[in-house]
Amino acid sequence: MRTLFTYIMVFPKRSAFVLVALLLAGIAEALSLTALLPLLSIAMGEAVDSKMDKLIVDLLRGAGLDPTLETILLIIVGGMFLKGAILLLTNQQVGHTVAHVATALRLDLINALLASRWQYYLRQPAGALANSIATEAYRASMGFEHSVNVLALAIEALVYSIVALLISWEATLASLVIGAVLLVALHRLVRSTKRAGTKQTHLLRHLLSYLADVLGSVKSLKAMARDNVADAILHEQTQLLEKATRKEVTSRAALLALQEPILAALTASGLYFVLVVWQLPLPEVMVMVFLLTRVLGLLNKTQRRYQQLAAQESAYWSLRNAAEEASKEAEKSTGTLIPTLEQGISLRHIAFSYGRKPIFSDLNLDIPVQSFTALIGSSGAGKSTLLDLLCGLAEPEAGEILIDGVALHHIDLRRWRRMIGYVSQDTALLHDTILNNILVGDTAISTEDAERALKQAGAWDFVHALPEGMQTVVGERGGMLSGGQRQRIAIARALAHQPKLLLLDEPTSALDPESERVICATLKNLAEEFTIIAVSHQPAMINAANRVFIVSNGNAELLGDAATQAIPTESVLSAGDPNKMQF
Ligand SMILES: Nc1ncnc2c1ncn2[C@@H]1O[C@H](COP(=O)(O)OP(=O)(O)OP(=O)(O)O)[C@@H](O)[C@H]1O
Repeated sequence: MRTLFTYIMVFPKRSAFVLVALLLAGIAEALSLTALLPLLSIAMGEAVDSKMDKLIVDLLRGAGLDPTLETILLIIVGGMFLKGAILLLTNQQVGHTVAHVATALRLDLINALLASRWQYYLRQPAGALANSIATEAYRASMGFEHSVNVLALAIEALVYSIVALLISWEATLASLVIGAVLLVALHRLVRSTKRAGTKQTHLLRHLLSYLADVLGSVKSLKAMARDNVADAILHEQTQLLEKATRKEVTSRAALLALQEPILAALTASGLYFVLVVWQLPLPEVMVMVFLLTRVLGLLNKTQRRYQQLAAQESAYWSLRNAAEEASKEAEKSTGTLIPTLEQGISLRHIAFSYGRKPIFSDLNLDIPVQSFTALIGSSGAGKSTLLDLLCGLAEPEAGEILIDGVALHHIDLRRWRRMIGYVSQDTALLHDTILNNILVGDTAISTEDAERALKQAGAWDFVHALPEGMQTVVGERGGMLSGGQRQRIAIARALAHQPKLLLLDEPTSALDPESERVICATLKNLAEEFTIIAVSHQPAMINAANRVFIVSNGNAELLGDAATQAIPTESVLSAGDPNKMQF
């Protein structure tokens, strides 16, 4: 019930429209059926004597119509057409609303996740997210459809009950009491469906998180003939999922199977009472039996829909909880100042740790504009973390990051990030065209910007030589391009929005010496225009840079500045423990 009302609170306008339409549909149908009563009386040549007969005849006369057989037949048919038209509109609205609900839930989660703190985002399994967006959003939107139907059927049942009450309140009340007993008795099956649905939601989330991980490393597992381990675990989870699905199906089938015979028994006993015990006239009994079987039938249908809602509702809550949790972890940007990068960046007494693991204790660093800084250091020293601090993805516990002398926490973070071009350690291109890989949906970037960026990144020659140029599809994760080409497309993507600062996390680590040489030369050229900070273990990159810092023991030490002294490549190469250095 909570889910049903929550849906209505979350989507009030659409729910209200659908409910009003359904109510009209119910009334239209009820009116056309009550017209059966005088119809039968007239058809059997009996006098119009019941209250309902009189009411309908008076209403017709009031509207200037004669209660003839033809008029009544026309009213019945007209009512049915009206109901059909209203139902068409209603179903259309439900269909649109279901699609809207799924989209709204998906967007809520995606937006909340994208706006969350980076450290929180990192903890979210990609498979669970894919599951939420695909499976849970679909199931949750179906839950909305079931909710509206539960309400619609309940309203219809109510309309029929009111009409039946006007004909015989004793028989109607007796039937409603029996109906209520039936609903309560079969509620166990609804509860069991709900449990099975919750289990499915949990298992699907787990299974898809695991599956995404396995698929990500399937090549190495296959190469070592260890994919059967993944197989075994996936097998166990799919078995559990199958069990939960079977339970849900069984409870649904049981509800359907038990409702029908019980309804038949109730109808038979009702008939016996009205015909034999109360001895009501046959035409009234016929209409009443029809109405009461409809009321009980509608109650049964309501319960079946409610059972379907119970099976899906956990998906809605899972999705909503994930979005709410992500919203609570939203990134806080308190700064409002518009950033500039005319002088440089300074880090002062920065302290940072991941939980209890200290990374920086007293980090001090100066980066002038239009310089090419290389950050080196042993694996795990904190080089990538330093880049995260610079773009505000990680927040220092102490100290300050100054951009042209202004503390980063006073600066509008989004505007600052728009000044950054970032190339990550593990560039995965989208399975799309080169152009779309550069634009990535940013409407502020034009095709001309993309072309300029490709030229700046030294990628234009090879892109231009391709038969389809920028419209060439790069394949899954950019697999149809060489490593060096992929990396240059990634650099072009980072340059497309005309940043001032380029942050590169090991951009040449996966490249052959020739591709690396080309990229280093490109970066050296770019450094005349941009400020570049590159994390690298590669000697070629260190040679291309004009300043080199070694990150170790929670600090960064300047090893060489080409502007004032030669960079001692030998000492760079031997700095730190050579076993830990990855040159
Ligand atoms: N999100 C995180 N949560 C907890 N610990 C983390 C997180 N990210 C990194 N670390 C840890 O912080 C340390 C520094 O990581 P970082 O990625 O900055 O190192 P790095 O110098 O770039 O290493 P590499 O050269 O291997 O890429 C590592 O020990 C790493 O395990």
